[in-house]
Amino acid sequence: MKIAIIGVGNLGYSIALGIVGQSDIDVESLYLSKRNTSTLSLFEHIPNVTITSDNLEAVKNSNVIILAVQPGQFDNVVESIKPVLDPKQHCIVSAVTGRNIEHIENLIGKEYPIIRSMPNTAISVSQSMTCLSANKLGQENINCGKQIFNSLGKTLYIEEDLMQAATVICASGIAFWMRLIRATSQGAVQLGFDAAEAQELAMQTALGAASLLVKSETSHPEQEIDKVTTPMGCTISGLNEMEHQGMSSALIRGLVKSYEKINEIKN
Ligand SMILES: NC(=O)C1=CN([C@@H]2O[C@H](COP(=O)(O)OP(=O)(O)OC[C@H]3O[C@@H](n4cnc5c(N)ncnc54)[C@H](O)[C@@H]3O)[C@@H](O)[C@H]2O)C=CC1
Ligand SMILES: O=C(O)[C@@H]1CCC=N1
Repeated sequence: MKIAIIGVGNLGYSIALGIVGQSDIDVESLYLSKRNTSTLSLFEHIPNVTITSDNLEAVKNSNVIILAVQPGQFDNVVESIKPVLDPKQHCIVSAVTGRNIEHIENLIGKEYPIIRSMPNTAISVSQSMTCLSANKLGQENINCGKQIFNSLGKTLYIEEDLMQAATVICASGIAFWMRLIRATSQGAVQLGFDAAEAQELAMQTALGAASLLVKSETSHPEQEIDKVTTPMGCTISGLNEMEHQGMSSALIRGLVKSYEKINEIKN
């Protein structure tokens, strides 16, 4: 696979880290293209990685083009690479929020496989939850996207009209979970642990909770909660207080607010 990442900011950088750190797919070459390449020094001496500020060079030498620029930069970037795009050579994988497949087809034509992807920054450690949708040719070539993203976490193929919701739950979700972990650390410090210990306890407990659900596929969160809540014990006291304070409600309302905001971004 010859991959180009166009736009190597927060997300593009995370994807690049994930790709160079995995061994499941054979990456013949990886082009990293952004305007100011000084932030990419980490990748300088990695075999098969080329750092460039020339998008056209990156596109010409690759067959999977991952677009990871901001929505406002997207149209100009796509227009600028269009002269070197070739439907026989290129599969387009966009990770850009709010630019749907129809919009991309209107820019470059329908003859390209186009895969819309929504990864998250945990792709840098091969733990992304990536949602995918595609046009007709993209569906026929979906393996090009699945191969990359399955090697860097999990994928779920979705109808495109769920992409905004997937962005909130999975991409923004990293920030939401980070804040829950941070709040747990703050509580642990108040209860006597130093900051480093507090974070370790919070991180590993969050990982343990998620792993319980991932590894026992029939399990529901409430079944696991039932196993922890001793009658009249400390867990149920804490949990009920959190719910009296609106924990689940705050989270759900935050997700809905985030969804309302993302829908303000015009395609
Ligand atoms: N940050 C995140 O966690 C996620 C972001 N996304 C989406 O990914 C896209 C990128 O987001 P971020 O990485 O956060 O933004 P960012 O602003 O950190 O990165 C954008 C990158 O594109 C580069 N760029 C701008 N114009 C360019 C051009 N003409 N040629 C080449 N590179 C150019 C910029 O220098 C920058 O490095 C956005 O559309 C965002 O909605 C999607 C999922 C998660
Ligand atoms: O916050 C945002 O709007 C973007 C989309 C998902 C992650 N970052």
